[in-house]
Amino acid sequence: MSPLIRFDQVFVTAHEKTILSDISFTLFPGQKAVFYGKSGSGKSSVLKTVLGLLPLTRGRVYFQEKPLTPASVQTIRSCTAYIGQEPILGAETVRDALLLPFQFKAHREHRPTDRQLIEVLQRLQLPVDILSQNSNRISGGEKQRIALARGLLLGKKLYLLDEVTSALDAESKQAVFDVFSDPDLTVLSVAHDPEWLERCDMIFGLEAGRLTQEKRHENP
Ligand SMILES: Nc1ncnc2c1ncn2[C@@H]1O[C@H](COP(=O)(O)OP(=O)(O)OP(=O)(O)O)[C@@H](O)[C@H]1O
Repeated sequence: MSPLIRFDQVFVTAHEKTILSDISFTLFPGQKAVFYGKSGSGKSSVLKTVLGLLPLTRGRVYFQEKPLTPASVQTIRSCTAYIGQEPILGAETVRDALLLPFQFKAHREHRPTDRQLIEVLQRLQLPVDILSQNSNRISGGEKQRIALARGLLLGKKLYLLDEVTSALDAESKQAVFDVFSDPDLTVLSVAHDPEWLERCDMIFGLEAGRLTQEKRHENP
């Protein structure tokens, strides 16, 4: 099996500040990886680099063993769900937010039914009446789970997750763990939550943009 994502001695500098220094790691399909470290250590920047949002000053990022370039970044974006700390859902109601990507030609034929919307909400421990709520007025943890629900409805296989369990109660957190126990889903995440770290196969410590620790769990 070939790697899904590979960082090879990646350096990122923005506004004359070195954000990532000499980062190398490999993520295979189905693996779950987590970056942890102090605030400002560069964790979110790793996720942004995968999406081509930060330019490399040295090194290479590979997606499916092809170098990530401004031209090829669209490929990785199309199969990735990025769930930031406070996702912008981009529609007035939660229902419209969930259905938003299905307006576009690429997904029109896979528009979910009401039954499928309800199923995905239940899977994530979200109440069904959230569908009619204003998507700006739900909590941060709910927004993240709605963004996750949208990724699942779209059949995304790669998830870039920024602190998705930190705001959750035990039941909602378990629901998120259950979703990502799927061996078909690959995860690159940022987290402090010890329970999340425990469930990942690879744990990377970051300090001032450098990898300081790399730990692997044999069988998550
Ligand atoms: N586009 C940018 N231009 C300049 N500096 C940036 C840029 N993006 C990030 N930084 C800086 O890079 C460092 C790492 O930021 P990053 O958001 O990756 O940290 P983090 O570990 O995710 O922090 P937190 O846990 O607080 O979210 C910070 O000092 C930040 O100010």
